[in-house]
Amino acid sequence: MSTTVPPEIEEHTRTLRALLHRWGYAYYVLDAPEVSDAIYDQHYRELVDLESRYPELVSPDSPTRRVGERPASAFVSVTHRVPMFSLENAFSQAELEKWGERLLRAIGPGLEFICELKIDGSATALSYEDGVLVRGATRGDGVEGEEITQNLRTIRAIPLKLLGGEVPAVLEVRGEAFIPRDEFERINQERQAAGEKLFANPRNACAGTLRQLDSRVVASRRLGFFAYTAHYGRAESQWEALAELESHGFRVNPHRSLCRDLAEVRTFCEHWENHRHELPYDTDGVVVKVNAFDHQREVGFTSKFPRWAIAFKYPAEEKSTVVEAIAVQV
Ligand SMILES: CC(C)(CNC(=O)c1ccc(Oc2ccccc2)cc1)c1ccc2c(N)nc(N)nc2n1
Repeated sequence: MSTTVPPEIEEHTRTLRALLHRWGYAYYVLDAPEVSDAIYDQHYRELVDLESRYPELVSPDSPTRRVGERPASAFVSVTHRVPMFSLENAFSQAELEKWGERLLRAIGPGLEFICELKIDGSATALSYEDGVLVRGATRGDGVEGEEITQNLRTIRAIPLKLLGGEVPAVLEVRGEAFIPRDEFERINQERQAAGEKLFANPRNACAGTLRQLDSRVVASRRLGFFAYTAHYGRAESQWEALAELESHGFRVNPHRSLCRDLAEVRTFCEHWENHRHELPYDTDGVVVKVNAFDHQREVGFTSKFPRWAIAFKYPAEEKSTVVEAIAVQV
């Protein structure tokens, strides 16, 4: 029996949804809560109650639809609308300079670089149609990935609906899902108490969590997400594309820099090689890209990598294990 929804209830539900979207964005994307958790929860419960009384009010982008009802049986393979390329690696400043000089010869004096942190998590693809999240997937082999939409919907920093006036009909977003170090420690304590195998590091914990078939397990863990690529947006440079992603409600890593030359790139890399442990999440390097999209198109791709981007990897750290420490004491 279809209950017609009284107009004032429909209006109130729309208001509640808009408020919860805004409060969720302020809390999970801007790290700047606008209301107390108690106020948020009270309005959330009111929306859940209204949606249960009037099921025709529920929409896929409702904040109450972040956790899937039932576990998936297995993951489906999906083909990315835009392939996800890997990055060439530079293991020293000398290698980075060689890459940069080659680009300088190819493009000339107008060349600008952008430096972004390389977050140590799981590369992720998000597809939006008319501003609504319709699919999320792992990177897989770059051409095909596993469809993990239900799991990604539980990550509060991933918008279920794009903010901003003008949304493109299709927006393909790439970014890194990750687990902050303190949340990694908490999960491992939980697993230790349950007699389960521990995760070796936050990256493994993130990949393992995203492969969970039951999205309630994913929802119980505090995963983050930083967007770093937008396809079919209006931007003409990577710097603008990151600002466009922020305008649509994505969290974009704030530690990024526009660099006029390789000296500024080197300064950025050296700074974060020394200060990365002050961040609450693991990073394993810096991604340096040619900023202007027409310059990127000018140099193009090899079969595996874009020629206009490179990952400067930090030297592996001397992780002193307990055995080494005991050996030293003896
Ligand atoms: C540069 C790119 C490889 C993304 N870009 C792409 O995947 C990509 C893919 C098709 C493109 O254009 C095509 C479109 C259609 C067909 C072929 C190419 C352009 C960029 C990349 C990879 C990993 C990154 C990472 N871990 N952290 C940050 N901060 N940035 C990163 N950036």
